Amino acid sequence: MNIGLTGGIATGKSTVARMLVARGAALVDADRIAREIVEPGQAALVRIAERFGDRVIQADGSLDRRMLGTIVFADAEERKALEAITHPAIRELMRERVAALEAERPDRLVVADIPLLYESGLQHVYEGVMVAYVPREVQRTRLIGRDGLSPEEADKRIGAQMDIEEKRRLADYVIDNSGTVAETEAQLDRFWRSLRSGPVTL
Ligand SMILES: CC(C)(COP(=O)(O)OP(=O)(O)OC[C@H]1O[C@@H](n2cnc3c(N)ncnc32)[C@H](O)[C@@H]1O)[C@@H](O)C(=O)NCCC(=O)NCCS
Ligand SMILES: Nc1ncnc2c1ncn2[C@@H]1O[C@H](COP(=O)(O)OP(=O)(O)OP(=O)(O)O)[C@@H](O)[C@H]1O
Repeated sequence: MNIGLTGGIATGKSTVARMLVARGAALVDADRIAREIVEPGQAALVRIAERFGDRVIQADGSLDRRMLGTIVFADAEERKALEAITHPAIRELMRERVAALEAERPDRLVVADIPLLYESGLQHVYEGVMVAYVPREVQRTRLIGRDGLSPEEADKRIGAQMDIEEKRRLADYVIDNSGTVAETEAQLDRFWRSLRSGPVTL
């Protein structure tokens, strides 16, 4: 049994994922896999250095994420080039890990946290899609508060993704994370109960 979990940048995917794990789900996190595949020694890092130059590599050989982020969130062409290098490897590792966790414990829910699930057309790979939703203004405020970005940088990152309202419309299950953490927990309780009381009703 699996679901894809998505949303926009800083709408609360990790927060919701943590709550699902606390209730017994297993998690596969695309952002974490995206970091693994660009560690020093990995093929993707070599290709990134070839495409974007030494300015994105730090003195210790690791990726300068802030610099690469500034480049790719300012220019859709550059972003596409980075995605062409990283996405095939991310997708393959996600697929393998979700399948392994499902095989290990078929009764357990496996959650695939994928920020770009809809943008990448992956909605049909999973049995259902949950969207962590907050309105755009809350998203912007939380993103600036968490990452210390300027309002302009925050808008560029938000603008690089499908509109959160559109994701909410497409979702099988919406978690509104604009209230308190306790209010989000209560929604997760309802979801978890519906899951346990019968077939997945996403
Ligand atoms: C550009 C990079 C180096 C910036 O690193 P940084 O540490 O600042 O951000 P981090 O990786 O933690 O991502 C934060 C959020 O940015 C958003 N984001 C990341 N990549 C993209 C993208 N290509 N398009 C739109 N939004 C993106 C996601 O919402 C993600 O949760 C990094 O995000 C990256 O390598 N992106 C390409 C891989 C990718 O597409 N990852 C997204 C999930 S598969
Ligand atoms: N209900 C809430 N009330 C107040 N703050 C919240 C709430 N949920 C999450 N936050 C805060 O908002 C920020 C974004 O949340 P979170 O990191 O879970 O989002 P995300 O969607 O996983 O982000 P990303 O796309 O960057 O991975 C964090 O600083 C988090 O602590």
